[in-house]
Amino acid sequence: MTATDLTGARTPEAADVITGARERIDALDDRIIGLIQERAAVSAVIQEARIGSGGRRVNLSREMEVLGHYREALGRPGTSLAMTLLELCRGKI
Ligand SMILES: O=C(O)C(=O)C[C@]1(C(=O)O)C=C[C@@H](O)C=C1
Repeated sequence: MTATDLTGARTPEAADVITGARERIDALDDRIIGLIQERAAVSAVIQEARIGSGGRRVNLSREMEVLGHYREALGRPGTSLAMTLLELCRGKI
């Protein structure tokens, strides 16, 4: 398999650009995954404190704020992303 085959490019020059940019994307994805894991750990601290005090795991008014934050920054797909993040951080409701 050549770099051109692997990238879908039609020239070696374009294949080089794509290969380099894919390395950056893989590095960014690793950082994003690390941040999601960090977010989940912080979220767990909050949930444990609330449950330990007799409250509920979920706080819907706060979730509305989180959804709004992502929607304002990223538009409608931001809402879907935030919903997925919330599920990763507190499980399904
Ligand atoms: O901010 C809170 O109160 C949390 O529990 C954190 C968090 C979140 O991961 O953003 C998780 C569950 C709640 O339903 C709301 C938000």
